[in-house]
Amino acid sequence: MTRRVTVIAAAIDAGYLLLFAALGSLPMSLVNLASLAMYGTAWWLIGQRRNRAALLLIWAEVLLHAALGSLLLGWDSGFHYYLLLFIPAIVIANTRGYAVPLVGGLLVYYLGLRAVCDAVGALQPLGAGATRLVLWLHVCIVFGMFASISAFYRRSILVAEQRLVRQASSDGLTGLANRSHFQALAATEIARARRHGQPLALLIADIDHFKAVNDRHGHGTGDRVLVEVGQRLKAGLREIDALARWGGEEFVAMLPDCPPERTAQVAERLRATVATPAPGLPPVTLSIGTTQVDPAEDLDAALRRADAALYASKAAGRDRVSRG
Ligand SMILES: Nc1nc2c(ncn2[C@@H]2O[C@H](COP(=O)(O)OP(=O)(O)OP(=O)(O)O)[C@@H](O)[C@H]2O)c(=O)[nH]1
Repeated sequence: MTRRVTVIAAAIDAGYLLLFAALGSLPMSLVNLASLAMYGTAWWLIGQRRNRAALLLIWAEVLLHAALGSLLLGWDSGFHYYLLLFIPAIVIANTRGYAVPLVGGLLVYYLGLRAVCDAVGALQPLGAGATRLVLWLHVCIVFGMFASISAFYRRSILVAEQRLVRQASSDGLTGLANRSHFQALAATEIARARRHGQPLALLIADIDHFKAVNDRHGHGTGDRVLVEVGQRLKAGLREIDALARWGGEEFVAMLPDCPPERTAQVAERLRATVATPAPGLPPVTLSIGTTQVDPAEDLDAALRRADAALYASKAAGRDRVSRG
């Protein structure tokens, strides 16, 4: 982002350099030449990962350019408008509590510049028409810059918002839905199944002897196994199925429009896919409990039945599917 700012600012300054050369203002041409050099240096500094130094240089450029432009061509040339661009940058981006003193300092600088301009007048004035042209150009550019700054911050807020929503509804390790998000999805599916009279299946899967995986191969490998199992379960289900990490080494899935015989097939397929060893990971198996959700019951009641079926799979020797 900062690098793009240096390029855009340098392009604007190059345009002004040509304009002031055409208007015959040598001092302002030199000011723009110096600005180009500063933006070039800032661009180079960013390439060296010295972002802080680059940012300070950009600040210095804007402060100096606004001051020199106002002093040479007069306050009415509108160079001071660029100083206002600092306000959103300071207030929104400043995270260390320096916003108030920085905006205060900027205000003092702005009013001080105005006072000096009033006292000394334009040192190298252009004609009235040329000054108005410069003013209008400044106003147009500052409008454009405010619009892009606002768009940039709006985008940043949207991205942060989406990240928060994702974090609140998904499991940090596997990326699957978390328990509370699943509960919300399940409630919707149960209501839908009730309305349309469609069969709805619930499935609970638990990795067998997962404690032994952690103990033998370490927690990191255990985590990778959880991710792999999550991915395989997801790949084995349809888009419309809801899958979540229920907690620890346990996963749940809700399968809309899924009659009992199909539920058994899907569960068996999931069991088989997890039982196929993954390269570089210890082999694991899944015990699964399934049940059909009665439209008149809630998720907890169905979960209790699926859990009892899972327990039956564990008790019968694991790596199998039981129906509850
Ligand atoms: N690596 C890893 N381990 C986890 C995580 N969450 C839970 N566990 C482990 O999962 C293990 C679950 O162990 P148990 O409840 O005894 O179950 P199990 O060893 O799978 O035995 P059975 O379920 O009876 O087959 C515990 O050792 C937990 O520490 C996690 O996020 N990462």
